[in-house]
Amino acid sequence: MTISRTKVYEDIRAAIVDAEAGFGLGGKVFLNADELRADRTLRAMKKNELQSSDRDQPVAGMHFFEAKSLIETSAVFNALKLMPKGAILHLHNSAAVSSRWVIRNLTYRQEAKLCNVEDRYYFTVRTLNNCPENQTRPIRDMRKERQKDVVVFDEWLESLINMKLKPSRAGHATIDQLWMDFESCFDAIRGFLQYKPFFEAYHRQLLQEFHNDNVYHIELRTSLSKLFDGDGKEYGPVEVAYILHRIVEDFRHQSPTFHGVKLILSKHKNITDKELEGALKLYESLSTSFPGFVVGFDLVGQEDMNRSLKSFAPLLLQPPIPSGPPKYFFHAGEIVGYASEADENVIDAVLLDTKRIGHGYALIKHPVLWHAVRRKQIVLEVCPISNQVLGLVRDLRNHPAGFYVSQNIPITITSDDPGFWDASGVTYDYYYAFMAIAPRAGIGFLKQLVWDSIRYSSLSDAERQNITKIMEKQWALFVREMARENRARN
Ligand SMILES: O=c1[nH]cnc2c1ncn2[C@@H]1O[C@H](CO)[C@@H](O)[C@H]1O
Repeated sequence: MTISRTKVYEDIRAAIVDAEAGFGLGGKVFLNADELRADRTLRAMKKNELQSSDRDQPVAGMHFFEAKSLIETSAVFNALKLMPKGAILHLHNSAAVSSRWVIRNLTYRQEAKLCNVEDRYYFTVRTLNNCPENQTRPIRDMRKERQKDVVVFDEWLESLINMKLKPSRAGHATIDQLWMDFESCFDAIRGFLQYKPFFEAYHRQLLQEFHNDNVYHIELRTSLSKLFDGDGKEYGPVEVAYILHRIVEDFRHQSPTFHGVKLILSKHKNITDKELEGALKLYESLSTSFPGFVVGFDLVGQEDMNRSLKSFAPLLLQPPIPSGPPKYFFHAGEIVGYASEADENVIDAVLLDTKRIGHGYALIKHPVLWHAVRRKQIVLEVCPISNQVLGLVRDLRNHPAGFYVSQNIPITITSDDPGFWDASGVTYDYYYAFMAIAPRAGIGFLKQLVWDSIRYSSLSDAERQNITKIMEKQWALFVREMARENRARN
């Protein structure tokens, strides 16, 4: 008997497709009967959306600014919104809340002012050296003068803290130009977030937006810069951590399924050695005052414009604090180049024993390292929309996380600074992960992501048990809902 060459070809081909699906992230996850049914629903929705023929490319291949309203009508997006998403492990507090909320709420409060220095504008509530009296006006007064076009005025205000509304979005901005706009958003909002009543309202909203998006635990990067209140009283970093702690506890009281927040103290990479020393000492005192709440340390900012991790290595290896180095959660490899010392930040992050890598976009260019990352189970905090808005990749189907998923390198999906690009929560990022980064994956991939987000968090054993109980219940509800839809469709 002769076996046809075509048959052999087809059998081997099918075996390869199967092996690839099994090898990638989530490929070996056990699925129960309900999950298998939910998997069929999700795959059918996915196929339908990836193949819809009335556009020349699927929404998943479009830039978020153009895709957002289309994503919102997607069945997959609405399913992912319902899905309990476990923990968010990479989020900067001052860019986490939707810009729309900031405009509609904070700028309508009577203390809200706008300061104009040369051609830059800053939100504030008080006049300062850099915002003198004659250049600072109550926003209420400005709005009154624009009574006829308040909508346009508010949109202009929003453009100060929203990348979508910046001129740089119009065309061919370079990464440096995008970062200049991005940093200008942080500069613009800073004055609001230094004022205690605004800071508190903002962080309550932060928890609300993520809780509404079915997120149960947040690890928040924050500088814990000092605050002041209406009487001019100042609050230092330890007091600010206490204020945050109280807000979180109040929120948990009111929303018992929400598990909580941990803080990663983050300083900008433009600091001096002396300032880093101070920051590490501050970390030590915070982690002593708030064990289990302030859990790690990071350095942030555009990598190729600022100091490299290597330049800080001596201090980071042997910090001047008795308890030894903090737990590090370094940003590294959020970069497209291959030329500067900063391109090697991923090497330094691993050598400095980072627990996770913020982004790790450039890890794909370090073949020795990604083996080490997988072996040491250092998770990559992947922020798809952030990488797109900040110019690393235009079409997220080309995001290197596709490679990490195929190689079973652990990743977690997270949203970085959603408030500054017209997003909220993390579901939009999950949409791109599911549709653009892992187009062949089903519910096994999602299940792996969700449970890995807990696994790679800084939760203690007791906290893990607690959140696992909550998550198992919510996951089962989600799966049942998806399985029911499957019956409805058949
Ligand atoms: O994705 C990011 N990569 C690196 N740095 C970031 C990112 N998002 C925000 N920041 C940094 O955080 C500071 C405010 O805390 C910002 O100034 C910005 O430099």
